[in-house]
Amino acid sequence: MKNPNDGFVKGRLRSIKFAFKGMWLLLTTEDSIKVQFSVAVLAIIAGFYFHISATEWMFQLIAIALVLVAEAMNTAVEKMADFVHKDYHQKIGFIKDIAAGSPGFAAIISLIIAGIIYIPKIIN
Ligand SMILES: Nc1ncnc2c1ncn2[C@@H]1O[C@H](COP(=O)(O)OP(=O)(O)OP(=O)(O)O)[C@@H](O)[C@H]1O
Repeated sequence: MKNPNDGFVKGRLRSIKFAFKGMWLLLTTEDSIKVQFSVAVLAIIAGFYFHISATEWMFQLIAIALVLVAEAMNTAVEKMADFVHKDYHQKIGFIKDIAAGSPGFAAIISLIIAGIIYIPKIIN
């Protein structure tokens, strides 16, 4: 929560601290993020192994960020939905399904990017 006594710099530093706390919480408590992060590490190892170009690195890193960001936002929506309404409700189901669509899109696009980068290298 924002502290009204914080100046601009102190306020920004607090926000950075919360951002790191959020990343740590995601990586240590959320199985879906742990899986996506492990896949990202494997992709980075593959990038070094296949000596991908600077452009390919940029696309790979953007794809990794896209998946992690979408998964994190989906997790936040799930937590919010569970907090607002713990019991079964059709609307909560709809909201969660919609939120789950975002990492779905990100994963499909990232798989296509991975295919474009690695399939020709594997074939050769
Ligand atoms: N309270 C609810 N009411 C109705 N449907 C729900 C409810 N909670 C979950 N669902 C349905 O179950 C699906 C999975 O929800 P859940 O919260 O378990 O997410 P998950 O993807 O399994 O979680 P995680 O990302 O942690 O693996 C939702 O997309 C929704 O269709």
